[in-house]
Amino acid sequence: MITVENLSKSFQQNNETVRALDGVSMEVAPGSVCGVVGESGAGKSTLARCIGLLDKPDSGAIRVDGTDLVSLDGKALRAARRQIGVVPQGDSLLRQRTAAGNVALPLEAAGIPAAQRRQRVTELFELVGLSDKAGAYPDQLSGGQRQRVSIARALAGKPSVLLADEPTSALDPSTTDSVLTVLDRVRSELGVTVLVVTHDMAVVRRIADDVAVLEQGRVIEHGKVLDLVAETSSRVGETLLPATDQAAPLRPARTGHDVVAEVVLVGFAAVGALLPEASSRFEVDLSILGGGLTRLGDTPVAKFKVGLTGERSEAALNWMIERDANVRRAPVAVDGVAA
Ligand SMILES: Nc1ncnc2c1ncn2[C@@H]1O[C@H](COP(=O)(O)OP(=O)(O)OP(=O)(O)O)[C@@H](O)[C@H]1O
Repeated sequence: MITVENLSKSFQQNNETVRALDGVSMEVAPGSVCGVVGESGAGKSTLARCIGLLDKPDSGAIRVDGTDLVSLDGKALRAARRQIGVVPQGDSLLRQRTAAGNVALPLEAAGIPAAQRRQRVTELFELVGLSDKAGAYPDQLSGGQRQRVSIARALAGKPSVLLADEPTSALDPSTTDSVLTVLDRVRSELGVTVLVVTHDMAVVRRIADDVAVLEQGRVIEHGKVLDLVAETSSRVGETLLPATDQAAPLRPARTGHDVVAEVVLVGFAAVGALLPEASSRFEVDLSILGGGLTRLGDTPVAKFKVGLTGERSEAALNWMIERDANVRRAPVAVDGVAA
C-alpha cells in the first residue's frame, strides 16, 4: 500500500518558485495498478521521483506499507529503496552489457551469488516474455523489448512497489500493448503494487485499477477508474467513454421521446441486460440515440444516450438507477420549451 499525504515540492526556476507538487494526497491499494496522468508540467514525474526516493519532498509523508519514507536516512533509507523498483523515463540500459547483464546488475551490486543470480535473471526474462533475448545487446532489441528488460531490471530485487515513468512514450500501439501486458502480469502474478506515470489515457484504459489526475501540482480527480467513469462530472469518464453526441444535447422535445437520458452501465450483466429488461418490465419503448460500448481493462462499460417513450419511462429509469446504472436525465423543460 502506498499512501501519499499532503506532499509538496517546489523548484526555483529563473528566480521564480515553481510548485511542482502542491499538497498531493492519494492512496494506491496493495497489488493494484494506479495511473498518474496529467498534462506536461503537471507534476507527475516529480511525484514519481519523490515516491521512488530519488527526490526529497519539501513536506508531507509517503508511506509504503505503513513506513514513512520521507523521515528515513542512512541504512533505513537504503533498505526502503530496495522495496521500490524504478523503471526510469527513457532508455536507461547499458549499451555494452547484454540484456541479461543489465538485469543482473542490481543483483551483482547486492552481492547475490552467481548461481542465484542466474536463476533470478532467468525467471525475470520469463516474466517479461523475452527468454530468447537474454543474450542480446540493447541495440539489437526494439524499443518495447528494451522497456521490458528495464522492467525486469527494476524487479530484480523483488520490490513490493514498481514505479514506471512514461513506460510507453515513443512506442507504437502494438509495442505499447506488450509493455502493458508485462505490467499487468507484474501486478497479477507477483502482487506488486504498480504506479504508472503517463500522459496516455490508453494506458489507464488498458491496465489501471485506479487513476490520479494531476493539474498544476494538485490532484483534481482520484479514485477507482470504474467508479470515476460512472460520475457525470468526471474528466476521466469523459476521456475514456464513448461520446454520446454532444452536438445534439439531451432534448426530449427534439427527439419525440417522453424522456431522454444518458446512462452509464458497468460490467457484463448491466451492459448486456439492463436496458432490454427495463424496457420490457415497464412496457416502454427504448431507443439508443448515441454513445456506445468500450472496455476498461477486462470490464465492458457502455455509455448511451437513450430515448424512452411510454407512461412508465421515469419508473424505468429509476429502476435502472436502483441497479447501479448511472443516469443523467435531460434538463427539465422551461416555460413549455424543452431545455
Ligand atoms: N529539477 C527541476 N528543477 C527545476 N524545475 C523542475 C525540476 N523538475 C521539475 N521541475 C518543474 O516542476 C514542474 C513539474 O514538472 P514534472 O516534470 O514533475 O511534470 P510532468 O507532469 O512529469 O511533466 P512531463 O509530462 O512533461 O514530464 C514543471 O514546471 C517543471 O518545469
